[in-house]
Amino acid sequence: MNHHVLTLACHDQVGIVHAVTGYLAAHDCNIVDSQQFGDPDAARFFMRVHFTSEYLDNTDLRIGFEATAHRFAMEWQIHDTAVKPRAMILVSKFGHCLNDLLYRGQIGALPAEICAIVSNHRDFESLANAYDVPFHYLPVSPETKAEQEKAILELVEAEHVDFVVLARYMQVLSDELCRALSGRVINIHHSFLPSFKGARPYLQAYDRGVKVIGATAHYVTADLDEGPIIEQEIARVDHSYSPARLAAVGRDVESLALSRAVHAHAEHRVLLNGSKTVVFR
Ligand SMILES: Nc1nc2c(c(=O)[nH]1)N[C@@H](CN(C=O)c1ccc(C(=O)N[C@@H](CCC(=O)O)C(=O)O)cc1)CN2
Repeated sequence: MNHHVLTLACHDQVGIVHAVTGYLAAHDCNIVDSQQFGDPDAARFFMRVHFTSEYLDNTDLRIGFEATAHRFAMEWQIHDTAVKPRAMILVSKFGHCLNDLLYRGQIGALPAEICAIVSNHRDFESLANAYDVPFHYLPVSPETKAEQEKAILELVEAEHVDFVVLARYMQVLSDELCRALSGRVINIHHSFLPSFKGARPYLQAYDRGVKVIGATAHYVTADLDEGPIIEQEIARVDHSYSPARLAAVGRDVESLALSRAVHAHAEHRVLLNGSKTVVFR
């Protein structure tokens, strides 16, 4: 019995669910879980269906679904859940999110395969080796940025990477790279966006005297820290927290927000809705 996940988005109208479930029933597919959402402001409809198919493989299902998708002008995909998406992780000098994802991957708690680690520093080469994940040292400076980003894209192609995770990668990706990987790059920003954008958010939080700090996992766009939010996490703090202690609490919050976002993305639970997301839990 093969398990598949259908995701779709289209203009909201009568009959979408009926058409989708009718197609699945007509092809002897059994629905395991189905979630949908109609956005009244965008007049857009979003759906995720987890189903089993005894007779048809993923290719047959996709070919068969074409006509229904065309009728509603859907953006859609049917994923075979036996195929784990391949993730490439980029990191700079802070390794807590990388370490968390590697451990979750090792114990089978991450529905993705970490196929490569890229860094502009060598700090986590030994950690990558310990987890037997290929490590790629790609230093960067303002002068070599275009060349370095070309090497990143070539690695994405060569390793058949499905999505990229910026696990505290402290370089701003160019517009070109963002366009080339649109909807496929997840970043962890170490603040509760939209508060404290840019670099040094914990110092900003300390100076502001906040009582709650947070972290935000979002898709990367050319506009720094403005991408569609996937997941956020928070922790309570108080006046006694130094900037260093805020950063220490922040490491746990960042790791949790990022791992949840990666998990949801890898299970095809996150659909883009303009500058926002729909996340089916
Ligand atoms: N195109 C985008 N690229 C990146 C984003 C993004 O939202 N869009 N997020 C960052 C991560 N980040 C905050 O979450 C961040 C990283 C780096 C900087 C920054 O100012 N970097 C300096 C260099 C710093 C250094 O060399 O240590 C710079 O690039 O000039 C701000 C925010 C990841 N990329």
